[in-house]
Amino acid sequence: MANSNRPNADISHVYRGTFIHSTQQTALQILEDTLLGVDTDGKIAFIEKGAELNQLSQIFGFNPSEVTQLAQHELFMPGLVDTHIHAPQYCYAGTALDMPLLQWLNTYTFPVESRFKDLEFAHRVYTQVVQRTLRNGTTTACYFATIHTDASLLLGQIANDFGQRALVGKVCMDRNNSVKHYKETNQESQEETCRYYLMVQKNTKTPVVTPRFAPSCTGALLGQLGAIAKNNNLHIQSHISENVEEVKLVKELFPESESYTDVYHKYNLLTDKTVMAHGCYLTDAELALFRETGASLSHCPNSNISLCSGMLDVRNVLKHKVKLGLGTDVAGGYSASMLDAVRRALDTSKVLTIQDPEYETLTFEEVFRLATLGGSHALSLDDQTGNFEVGKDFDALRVNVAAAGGPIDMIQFSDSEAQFQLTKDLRQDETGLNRPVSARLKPADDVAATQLVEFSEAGFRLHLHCYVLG
Ligand SMILES: O=c1[nH]c(=O)c2nc[nH]c2[nH]1
Ligand SMILES: [Zn+2]
Repeated sequence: MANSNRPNADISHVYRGTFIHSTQQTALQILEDTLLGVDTDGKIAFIEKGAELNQLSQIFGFNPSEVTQLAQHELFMPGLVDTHIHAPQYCYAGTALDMPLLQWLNTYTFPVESRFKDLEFAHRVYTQVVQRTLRNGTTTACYFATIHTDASLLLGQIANDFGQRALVGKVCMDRNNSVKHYKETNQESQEETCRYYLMVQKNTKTPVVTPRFAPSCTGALLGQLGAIAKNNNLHIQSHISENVEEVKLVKELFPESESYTDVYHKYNLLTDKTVMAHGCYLTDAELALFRETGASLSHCPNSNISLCSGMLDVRNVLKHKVKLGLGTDVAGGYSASMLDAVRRALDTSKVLTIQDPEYETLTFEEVFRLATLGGSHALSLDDQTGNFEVGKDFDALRVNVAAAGGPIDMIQFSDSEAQFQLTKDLRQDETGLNRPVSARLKPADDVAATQLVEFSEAGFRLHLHCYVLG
């Protein structure tokens, strides 16, 4: 039995069944017939083999008859972590994807975001985006709001009320000439950022310093935001190197900087609590700077393709040991589902392999890790969530892959049919086609990947469990 268990914990729930999650060493670990105990603070007190039931019940003082047994087709996985999503843009998700980034921002995004001054409108949209992302299995989300402080506070409040772990940023931008009323002065931006983070911290929540991106901020504002973040040890989020035209614009606006990354670095905006979205055009030297500073990247493949921005070479990011999570980037990305982000990340990786057959395609296990543990690292929340380690919050999705009306058909094979299938994929002794899908996730093949990424789309019964927030 692992000695990391916490025998003094008061146990409130014990679950028995299949758990799947990622660790640093293993992209996808499947733990069958496993017992997981949750303490009264919602933290994982133990995770052990089912055979240890009697011993565990004595150590932790629970009654074995009170253990919740998962059904045959159920499993637990960690809650999904969306490392980059624009809450106000949810109101036009799935539309307006006919322009590249800079024109898209000026034509659609800024006019829409300017409407969030209206708190009633903000309340409606923010309630919907939080409910939708939770239904899609996102238990942790790192949100951009708008420049409006009170509406940004409202978003945090709504997420909290629904039980979603939310990092929310009030957007800062003192440079924008396309929509005149959607801009702050330098002083407003600074003062409102301070008001915002103090209010959020008063509620023991996590504020995020959020310069929109270098082109919409003066150097002076970037410097002030860097100082606010540094002096108060705050999270930071922004965008970087998403599209070629944007990279060129940054060179023109900040001619004294060596690179786009250098702009943020110079203003103290690259720290181990920074997450930057996109990064499609970062050079190896820039990735090295990310690694050095501990800053992370959010890979937003749907948005990258939908706005024809570019394709992130995830393999190269991982090679540079830069922390990396996945983001939906609604509404540049048209889907608010992290399972969609998983699919698009795999698609992008396969396109890179089509372009260069030597390119090592990401496996679905690796992408699963990016959507869970990777995201929690990227947001510096890996001490709280991301996988089923003792001491972390029990932040989990209870998935029933055989729920009536769901998108997966459970096909039963006879022995001879199973034999045929098994011979084809050469994993006879592991595949066990007559076993539950949760057990069949073991082989690393695309059939299993499809099942894994399909299971919680609309129609599936998906319980969100115990995303205990501080
Ligand atoms: O995809 C994006 N969405 C945005 O809202 C944005 N703002 C700056 N850069 C951006 N990229
Ligand atoms: Zn974005």
